[in-house]
Amino acid sequence: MCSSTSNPLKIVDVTSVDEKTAEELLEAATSQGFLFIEGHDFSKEEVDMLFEVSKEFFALPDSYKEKYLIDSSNHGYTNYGGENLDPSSQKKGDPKEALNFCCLDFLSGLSSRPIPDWFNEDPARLKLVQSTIKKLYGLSIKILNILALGLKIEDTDECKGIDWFNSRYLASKESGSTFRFLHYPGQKSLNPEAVIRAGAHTDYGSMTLLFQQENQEGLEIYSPVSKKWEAVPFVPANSQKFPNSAPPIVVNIADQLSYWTAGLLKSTIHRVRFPAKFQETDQDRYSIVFFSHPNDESLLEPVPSELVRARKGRGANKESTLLTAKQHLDKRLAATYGWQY
Ligand SMILES: O=C(O)CCC(=O)C(=O)O
Ligand SMILES: [Fe+2]
Repeated sequence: MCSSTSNPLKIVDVTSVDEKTAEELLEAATSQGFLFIEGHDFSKEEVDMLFEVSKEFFALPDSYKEKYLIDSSNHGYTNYGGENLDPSSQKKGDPKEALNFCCLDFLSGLSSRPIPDWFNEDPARLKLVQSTIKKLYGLSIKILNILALGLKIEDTDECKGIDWFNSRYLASKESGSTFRFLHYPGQKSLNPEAVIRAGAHTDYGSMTLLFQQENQEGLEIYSPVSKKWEAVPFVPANSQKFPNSAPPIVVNIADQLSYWTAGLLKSTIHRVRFPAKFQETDQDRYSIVFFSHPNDESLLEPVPSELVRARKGRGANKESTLLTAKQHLDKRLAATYGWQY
């Protein structure tokens, strides 16, 4: 068992898009598949305010939140137990609630689907969500560009290697990208099922960015390196190097980057547990997550890179024909929510 002070993950400074950053990022992405990034442009104040918005939203009556229940585009509110991330080993849904913003336009930071009126009632609240969505999109593209550099993606007739990911991430085109507030209510008495707050799974997009708060830990990865469950700690900001910065953001590689790289980049299995130390304090966990997806029609084909050609497998993609990003997402969502497509 990991103590709360040990950190099995690298912390990579992404201030500069250069060879050194690319090497560090690629090393983390091909080993644990999870890392922290610092040198992002989120301030402490901004992220504190976002968590405040999340807390206030989830404190609204269930009858209000349930007016915006999740739809087949993966947009809306999921009530307690409404999502099962590990249907093969859990009978009940996860003990958590969530609010998804999908069908996102990254020029405006808005969803084309209706969002709870509560956000529209306060312009500052809405503005904060919009600017966060735009910034997370920009940050995910920056990370993809650094990975393109690390993978030495080759120029093709279609685009330059450095733009290979970029060209599949056009801001106004449809994608499965999702901005999500999550709330795991505290629990004093736990039955074995409630110990798992989010069942073991890999993420469906290309990569995920996650904010969490101190004393609300619980995220664990099934490490491809140690082949054991390892706890992801809360890491405070390095205030000397980055004054006023929010803490490092958790980044994980998800299925589509694994497909694109024939499994070189690791879409690592993870889950959220209820650490025993929080049982006494009845501690809730809030996390804020951005699932970054390419445009719907992007094919999950291998990227043109010697590092990828050198691999034999096809990553997590067991299909014999290439899937598009949307086909892959629809399949995964159908299993998670029991939807039919
Ligand atoms: O809340 C967390 O820490 C993890 C959430 C997660 O893994 C997910 O929603 O895919
Ligand atoms: Fe996840």
